[in-house]
Amino acid sequence: MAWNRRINVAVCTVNNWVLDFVGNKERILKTCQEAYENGAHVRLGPELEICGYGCSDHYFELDTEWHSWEILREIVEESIKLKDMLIVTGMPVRYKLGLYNCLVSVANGKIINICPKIALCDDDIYRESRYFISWKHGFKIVDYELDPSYGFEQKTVPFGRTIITSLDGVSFGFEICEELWTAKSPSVDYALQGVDIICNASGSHHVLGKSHQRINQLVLGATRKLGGIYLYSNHRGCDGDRVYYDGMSSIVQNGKLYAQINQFDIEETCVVTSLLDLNDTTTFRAKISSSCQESSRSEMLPTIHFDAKLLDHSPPSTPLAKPIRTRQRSEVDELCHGPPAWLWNYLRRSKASGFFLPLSGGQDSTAVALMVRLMCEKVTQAIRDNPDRDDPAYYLNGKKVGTDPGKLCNEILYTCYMGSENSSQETRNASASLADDIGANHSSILIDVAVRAILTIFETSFKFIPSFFSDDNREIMSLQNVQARIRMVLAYLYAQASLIYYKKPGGLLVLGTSNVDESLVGYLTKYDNSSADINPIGSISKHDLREFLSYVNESHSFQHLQWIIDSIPTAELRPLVEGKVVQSDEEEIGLTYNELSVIGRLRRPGCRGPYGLFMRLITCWYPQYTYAEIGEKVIRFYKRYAINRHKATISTPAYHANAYSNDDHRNDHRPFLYPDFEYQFNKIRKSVEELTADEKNTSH
Ligand SMILES: Nc1ncnc2c1ncn2[C@@H]1O[C@H](COP(=O)(O)OP(=O)(O)OC[C@H]2O[C@@H]([n+]3cccc(C(=O)O)c3)[C@H](O)[C@@H]2O)[C@@H](O)[C@H]1O
Ligand SMILES: Nc1ncnc2c1ncn2[C@@H]1O[C@H](COP(=O)(O)OP(=O)(O)OP(=O)(O)O)[C@@H](O)[C@H]1O
Ligand SMILES: NC(=O)CC[C@H](N)C(=O)O
Repeated sequence: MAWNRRINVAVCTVNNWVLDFVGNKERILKTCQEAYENGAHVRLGPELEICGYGCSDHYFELDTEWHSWEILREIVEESIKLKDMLIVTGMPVRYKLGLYNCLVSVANGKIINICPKIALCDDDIYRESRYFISWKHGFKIVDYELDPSYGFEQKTVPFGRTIITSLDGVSFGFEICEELWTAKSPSVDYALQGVDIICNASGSHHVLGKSHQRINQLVLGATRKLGGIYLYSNHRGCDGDRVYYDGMSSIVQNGKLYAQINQFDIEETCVVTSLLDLNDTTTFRAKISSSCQESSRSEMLPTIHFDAKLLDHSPPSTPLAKPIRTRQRSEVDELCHGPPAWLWNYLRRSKASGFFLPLSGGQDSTAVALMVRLMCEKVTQAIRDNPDRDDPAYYLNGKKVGTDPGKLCNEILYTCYMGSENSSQETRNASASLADDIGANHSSILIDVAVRAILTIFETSFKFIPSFFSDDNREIMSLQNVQARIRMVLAYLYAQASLIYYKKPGGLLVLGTSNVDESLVGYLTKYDNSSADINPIGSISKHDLREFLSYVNESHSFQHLQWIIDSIPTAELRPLVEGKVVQSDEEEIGLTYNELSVIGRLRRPGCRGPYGLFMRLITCWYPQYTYAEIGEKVIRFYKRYAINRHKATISTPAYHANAYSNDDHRNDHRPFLYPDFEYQFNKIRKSVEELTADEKNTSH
């Protein structure tokens, strides 16, 4: 072994966007160039970066393949200028009948290898096997004939799983995202064969707390046991969907972290490099004699040699990279960064001029307003931190953003208190005060005239006006729902036309404010303010939102926030009694929000139906509640859920932050017309009787 086996490696994060072929190419080439200028000889990008990860059913269109090949050809051409740099990129490739999710390695104007994914991801919001075939031939390679019409100089490329080795003896193996998460990761086979560097290209979205597993257990864990350099590259941004890819591309060797890209930064591209010594891997591995024995037994893998010299030849005294600590945020801190980063991404790419938010002074709309404020802080902070950098993420509709978060908030956030005769002075004040604190552009209106006008139209047909004092609950409900729906009509009017008054171009995106818990039990009016353009809190429970509010309150001195945190959630849709609010969400639902949060998690991801939920809840809530009370709560929840599931089919697209999200469109696939669950409920009732009888017997 020569003393000099140092190599400079780079991973990057690109904010790529589905089907934005030109933008994606520019971001890929920009990171290649930056890596090269920083002395790197390997540049790894994220999964399917050429077409964007989340193309979904666009993978059925041949156009997606054609354009990916066209862009790949341009990358191959550019690679001639980046002499002796291995570029690893991702795109879909069709072989025989099926489409494969592939990594493509390129160096010095040649495609070295096309590596198809073995373990597809179908969990959570992923549906990879809907579009892709998994490679079932293990470590085998075949000749892939390139379509001559794309103009590559070579005629064929090795397609399949292999080791690739440079002229100066640096060997590489590949893992594609889920292959790191699956039971039998290919990196084990590669490591046992002594492969120097594993490249993992990933499309991994943010879910609260997931980054801990990803970086600490998996990426670091992969090399803690078997040694080697592990390069991990992930997307950043919304990619055109409800999910947010949270970057964190990392460079790891022998269980230690050497470089990591920040999880929620906003820039379009980011590159980090590290100079590492491959001999450290040899020593690390040699010290684990059981692995050396295992290596001798392990399967030989095919190897392809490619024409590039990758080792570093800077002076021997050049310092190597030093290990760093992982930057791990708490879940509540992630809430302060993920949804705000997603909002900025979405706003810029939608080309809208800002947001419109009906701000009630309640906890939900306050949480949304704060997320916009945190977004403004994030963007202006990035600009302050990087005065010499010019990044497309620092611009909104062609104009560079300033460095004052309050000013930015005032330019882009329009809040409105839409009071009625049922609104309290307290929420009106809280709404105005919060808007003032965060710098939003606030107005306050009354909606009673519109409510009366609509009821008068109804009266012309049916000769009566519904009353809150009727014995018929339909009258009471219709009076509540008409208020909520008028707010929605007004929100869209204000979003569309209010910037005309301010002599500003464009329109505003309407922000939705419903949380998972109220959505699960349908405690919202269908097509009211819950029907908005996007919703940053739609996959978050009230419990988690309250933690978020308290967390923000600790770091910001907002005058009314504590009052809002302490307030009792109310829809303020029923008449006040002696000027006071008498309606309470929790009383009307019959469950507290904390109880709903527990139940929501047990429903999903816990996968408990009514009886399973009851049997699990008694292990948590008994004896605080009796068996009968727990049974009642489960039945109440599932009754409301079954009646109202149809509302989830029209819920506003929401930032996907949790596995407990009830998003009917992409995440929580369930029917929306349910039977009455009588069979399940009777089982619960029977168990309650038996358990209560047992309880009495044992206490005698
Ligand atoms: N299986 C099914 N499939 C499809 N649609 C179905 C359906 N069952 C009923 N529907 C339809 O759903 C509609 C009834 O739903 P909807 O109009 O929402 O009315 P509804 O669910 O009856 O009432 C709204 C609930 O939300 C509460 N609320 C109201 C307003 C605001 C807030 C708040 O938190 O701010 C809360 C209110 O106290 C009440 O409990 C009707 O049009 C009905 O025909
Ligand atoms: N008086 C109001 N002015 C403006 N918007 C309102 C008003 N009342 C309700 N809304 C809108 O309807 C949404 C639903 O009301 P809801 O009562 O569920 O939420 P909230 O008031 O924000 O929070 P909480 O549920 O904690 O009271 C609000 O988030 C808000 O966007
Ligand atoms: N694209 C993928 O294969 C995703 C895999 C993995 N389960 C993740 O969430 O990161």
